[in-house]
Amino acid sequence: MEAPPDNDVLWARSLHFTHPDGSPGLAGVSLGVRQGEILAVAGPRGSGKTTLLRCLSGQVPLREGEVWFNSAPVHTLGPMARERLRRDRFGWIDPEPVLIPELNVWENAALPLMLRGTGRRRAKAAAREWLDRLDVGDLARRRPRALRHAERQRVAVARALAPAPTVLFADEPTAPLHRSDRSQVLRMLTAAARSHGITVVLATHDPDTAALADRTVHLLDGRRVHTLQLPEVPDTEGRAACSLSA
Ligand SMILES: Nc1ncnc2c1ncn2[C@@H]1O[C@H](COP(=O)(O)OP(=O)(O)OP(=O)(O)O)[C@@H](O)[C@H]1O
Repeated sequence: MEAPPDNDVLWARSLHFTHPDGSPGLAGVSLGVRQGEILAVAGPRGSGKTTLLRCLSGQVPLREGEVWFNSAPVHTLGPMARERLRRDRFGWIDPEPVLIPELNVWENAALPLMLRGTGRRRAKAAAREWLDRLDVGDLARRRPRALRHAERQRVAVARALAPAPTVLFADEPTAPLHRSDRSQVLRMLTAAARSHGITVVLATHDPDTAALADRTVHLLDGRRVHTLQLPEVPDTEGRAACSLSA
């Protein structure tokens, strides 16, 4: 088994994944993510972005391929060890806010910290700090059902950032937000990641979102594809080229 490069916090080789019903998920994806990097995983709907994030974060067992975290193999870990790794080192943001209805907002945001063993008082302070940064601090005592959809997603982002995970997996994290909120939350997320040295793997089909990342890998039909950056051409030349090919 060949070990990954030292400066990659996450490294995957030849990931293949088939869903339980036989649907193809990934067909041989390899990539490395450097410490502190914000990596966008871009591609159209159904291209395998969520599946890739789930494989990289140890949510699903791999049948073929390797995933390494900080030079230690993840693909050979059993379910309990993968769960511990996810709890202690990884954060996750879903496209839809999934909060615990019985807990209030700050308890939801503090939960991952408390599951790691942080005391209630410190966890609450950290949660409230992130809720404030995401402009939902004044809702801290409300139950999720009393919040708007976009507010619940801000709470989910605060919850993911509060424990300062080593790697944050964000699957279309701003999908439920209004367009005007989207860039503010994304900038907040990327700035927080940079200032805390959090590595981010960000699935998106939105080029504006991908533009905030340090690097983008593109998926199509469960495979990595390379996109060509065409050189900028003056508008008139572009139009001429278009009309020539028409
Ligand atoms: N639980 C599942 N069972 C069966 N097939 C699935 C399952 N989840 C995803 N798929 C299929 O796997 C392929 C990749 O899906 P995936 O959700 O990873 O893509 P995606 O790029 O994240 O798409 P989206 O942008 O819509 O979330 C698709 O063909 C999808 O229909």
